[in-house]
Amino acid sequence: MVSNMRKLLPSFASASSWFEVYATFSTFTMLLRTAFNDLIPHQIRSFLVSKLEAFFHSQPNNQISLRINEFWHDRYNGNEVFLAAQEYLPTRITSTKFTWKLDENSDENSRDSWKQAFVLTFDERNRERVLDRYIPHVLKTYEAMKSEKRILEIHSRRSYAWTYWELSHPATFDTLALDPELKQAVVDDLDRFLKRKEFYKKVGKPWKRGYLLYGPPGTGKSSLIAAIANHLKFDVYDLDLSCINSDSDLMEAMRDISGSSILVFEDIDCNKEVHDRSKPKQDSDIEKERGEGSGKFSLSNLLNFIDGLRSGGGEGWVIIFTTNHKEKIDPALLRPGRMDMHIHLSFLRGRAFPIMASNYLGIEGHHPLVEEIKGMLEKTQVTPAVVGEHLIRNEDPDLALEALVEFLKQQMKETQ
Ligand SMILES: Nc1ncnc2c1ncn2[C@@H]1O[C@H](COP(=O)(O)OP(=O)(O)OP(=O)(O)O)[C@@H](O)[C@H]1O
Repeated sequence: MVSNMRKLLPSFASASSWFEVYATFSTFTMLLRTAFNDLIPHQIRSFLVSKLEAFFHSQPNNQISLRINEFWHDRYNGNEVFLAAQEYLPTRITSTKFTWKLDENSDENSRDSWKQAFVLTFDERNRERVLDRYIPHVLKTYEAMKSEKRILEIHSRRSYAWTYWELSHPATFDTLALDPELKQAVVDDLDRFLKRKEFYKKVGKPWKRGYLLYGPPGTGKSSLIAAIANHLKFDVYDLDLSCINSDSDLMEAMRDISGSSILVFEDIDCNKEVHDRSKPKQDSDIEKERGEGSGKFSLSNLLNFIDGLRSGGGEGWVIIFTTNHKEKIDPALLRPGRMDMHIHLSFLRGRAFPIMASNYLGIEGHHPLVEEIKGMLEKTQVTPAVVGEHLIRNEDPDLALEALVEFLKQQMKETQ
């Protein structure tokens, strides 16, 4: 990496900032993350600082400026330092040592109108201090604020880049209509995972846990993922494997994911690379699995990735596969260590209905219609999503429940 930097630096003699130069290297996210974790070896940090001196703006009175763009090379690659500064600044009274300014592009017609940056100005004598301590401190404060304020993010990769926004899904384990014992088992497993961070370290295992969520559509797989994220306070990375065209695509997607995250592979059965290999297959499929001459990622590479996830800096990983067809998936993907807990989400059963009655209609405690519906749900196959749709149609709790009773009667007739 350092030798690459040596080669590239001279060609950026007029680049406006350290961060802009930094962004031109494909490894910048790794570097940034490492910087954030205070793990950059001191020699490399000093090297970067000394080599990049030329890229600061010179100002009168020995002041220099550091420009922190909102995005890296395109609008799909957000800069975490910018986000950190944005959250951090309102909490600080203007310092006499450092001046922050938001530099917005006011020309709406310009091609670059989406570009904005924070410009940090400080005495040039503080240059090393800013890079070595101040920026990492801003990032750390931001991380602490995120977990305190529970600003969770959901990142989604539908093409060649991750996009992200705030995870505002309200689902929690209190609002999920699940069988109470299953719910308790999941919560206990998550809490054990959270508590055992040191244990994983001691036995030399990466701090990670895998969950397979399977069941028909509308049974709460996405809601459960949101509840897990809200419980653990982990960000979510949702990777659509149909957009992954090669092993290197897969590696690139993975490289940009930070720890303390939930990595979601939705509808995993939609990818034939992960189908059960016990079925006879063609030579070309075998080649695919080896990742040779294939346009798609290989199962072996996905397995290697999952097995090789390391928890740097004590950060944990939760990997979630969702599927409507568990039977289609290669058992190699599902074994403990990869998918530690298989969670079956199914049709709404009576015991879970009071949670929906409470969420949607505010009904707590005994209600004769709730009791009647509980009994009916034991004899029908209706998803929580369908029940939710019925409950939301009527503001009056009694009318809503009566309408649901009618609907369930109809369902029971049809299935007899
Ligand atoms: N177990 C549940 N408890 C509470 N609400 C639920 C549950 N399952 C589904 N819902 C409601 O139904 C809607 C759809 O659920 P969700 O998207 O979580 O299902 P899913 O299994 O992920 O569906 P799909 O496979 O189609 O993506 C949600 O808005 C949620 O409010």
